Amino acid sequence: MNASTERTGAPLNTASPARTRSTGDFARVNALLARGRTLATPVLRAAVDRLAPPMDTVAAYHFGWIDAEGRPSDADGGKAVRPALALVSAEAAGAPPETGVPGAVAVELVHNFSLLHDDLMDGDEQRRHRDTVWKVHGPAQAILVGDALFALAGELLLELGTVDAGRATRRLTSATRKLIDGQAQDISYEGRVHVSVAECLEMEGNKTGALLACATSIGAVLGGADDRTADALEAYGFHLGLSFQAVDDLLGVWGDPESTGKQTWSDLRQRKKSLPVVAALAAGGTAAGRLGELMAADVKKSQREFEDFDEAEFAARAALIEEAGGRDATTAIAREQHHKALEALDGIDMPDPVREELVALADFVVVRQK
Ligand SMILES: CC(C)=CCC/C(C)=C/CC/C(C)=C/COP(=O)(O)OP(=O)(O)O
Repeated sequence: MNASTERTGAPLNTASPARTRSTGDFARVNALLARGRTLATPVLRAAVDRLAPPMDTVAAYHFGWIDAEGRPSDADGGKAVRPALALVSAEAAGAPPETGVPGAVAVELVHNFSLLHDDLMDGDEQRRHRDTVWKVHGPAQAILVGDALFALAGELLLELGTVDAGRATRRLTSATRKLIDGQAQDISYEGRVHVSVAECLEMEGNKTGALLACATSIGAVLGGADDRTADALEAYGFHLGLSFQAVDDLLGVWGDPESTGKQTWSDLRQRKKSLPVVAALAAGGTAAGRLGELMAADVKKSQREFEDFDEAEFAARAALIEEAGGRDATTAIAREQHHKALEALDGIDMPDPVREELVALADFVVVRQK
């Protein structure tokens, strides 16, 4: 994919920390994402090959290596942001990027486990421009393959058999538990009328921040970093994760399906209490009041009734969210968390080119359109 600056979801914060400045170097981002895919994919494919049929085929479909009929394909397998972060973090610890590969693959496996289950829980029919796994292969396969990817992640790390692999595995299991906590919080919020911005940020820190924090810290640990450096990179990854999720929330309401590969209004269809929604409701005023009334009625409806809404109903909610300031508030949060991520890098000594790579990846996360 191409990192694009054409239509900026959350423009970059110009007031970067002193030592770690934004550069907007998206050619570098594309090279880092491509390197992550090149180094991680063979290990990912070998891991998937360990699965018993038909799970190996189902997983290969999910990763875009085959189509629904089993023919070879090079469909979109995801941006591979987490592998790229893990490899650069290994470099930040002074090691070659290859050192981070098992961590990069383990985190990508956990990420994809969560997507498989999330699509099923949300009833989402489209991901990465294609039908979701549960839609093509059924719910049982989506659950089993998700579980299997999670198990493979632990297996890959523990097979390294080193002390650092043990440290990395602890970070991965702890992040996975937080990811599950976050998902449980997210789903419980769908049925609530009032969710505060603080609750939403806590949920998003668990659901998304923890795994990006794991990608960076696990790459650093496998690169031989001490705990102080790994923790600083973890802080960078965590804030980057919050920024990433804030942008995801913007795309979940206003994203272009051509870019996102998902349905229009994807978060509104699911009644998600995402940041734009909770920030709009918290703002007060006429638009927030009207939105609150609609959402109070929405939570009483069944998902089927809700799915029967026509597009105008979702458009009306999106307009009220925007009018109440939910879009601007979420953009501000994305920028604030991007700033905090760069601040966390200020405390780490690393070669300038590696610092620039981490900055470029952070910049990309804020302006991405998919
Ligand atoms: C336990 C459980 C079911 C948890 C679900 C947690 C969950 C779905 C969190 C959302 C994280 C997120 C922003 C995914 C998109 O990542 P991306 O844009 O990097 O996706 P890509 O790999 O397609 O590029």
